[in-house]
Amino acid sequence: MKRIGLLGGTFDPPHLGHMIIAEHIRENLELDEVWFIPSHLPPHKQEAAVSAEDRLQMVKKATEGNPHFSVSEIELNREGKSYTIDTMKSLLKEYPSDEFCFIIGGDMVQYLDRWHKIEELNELVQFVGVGREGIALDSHFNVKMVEIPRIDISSSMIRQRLTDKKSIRYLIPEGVFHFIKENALYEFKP
Ligand SMILES: Nc1ncnc2c1ncn2[C@@H]1O[C@H](COP(=O)(O)OP(=O)(O)OP(=O)(O)O)[C@@H](O)[C@H]1O
Ligand SMILES: O=C(O)c1ccc[n+]([C@@H]2O[C@H](COP(=O)([O-])O)[C@@H](O)[C@H]2O)c1
Repeated sequence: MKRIGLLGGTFDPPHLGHMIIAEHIRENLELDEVWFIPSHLPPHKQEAAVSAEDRLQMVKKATEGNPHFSVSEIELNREGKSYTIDTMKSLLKEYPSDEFCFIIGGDMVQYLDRWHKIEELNELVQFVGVGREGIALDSHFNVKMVEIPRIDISSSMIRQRLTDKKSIRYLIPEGVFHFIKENALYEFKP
């Protein structure tokens, strides 16, 4: 049996906040692995600014080099909105002897009551909530709160900085920085 943390996200783009929560939750909860799950269509957000294929490549760049991290394409291979309930049902069926938890930022903890079939999902998986600056962590769902170093970076902040022609260096993993630059994503101009 393996203990696996799932970090679902739009990853538009992946940033150091994602990497730090994955690494520290893994350590704190003694998980064997963390699987990053890029969503195909985010359930509650506008469509991502770049393609699912580019987001997948960026998540691969971000996670390479950490033997505990991997990338699951389960949501990219499914049509329609990427509801977590569908993902959890498939994973539990495919890996019946493993134990999963689903990692979410504080902003998501607040929003859980609006998730698709949340009552059912709440019975299927343990949520792990991570503090995020300026967000209160309280929920009546099955959320285990974990305090790890907080980092006030978001994908929208990175996109805004790109729009404003400000530096994004060191806010995102080096490999992701080069991928954005080489492919001129988000209209990146050095
Ligand atoms: N800095 C952070 N601290 C804690 N949790 C975070 C942080 N950044 C992202 N997360 C969490 O990681 C998961 C995936 O996040 P996502 O890919 O949507 O990035 P985001 O930075 O929240 O994006 P955006 O700014 O576009 O909304 C979500 O559960 C989110 O709450
Ligand atoms: O299933 C839902 O209704 C649902 C609603 C909001 C978010 N989620 C999941 O939560 C994760 C983080 O979402 P996001 O939009 O911040 O990238 C991602 O895996 C989403 O699929 C899931």
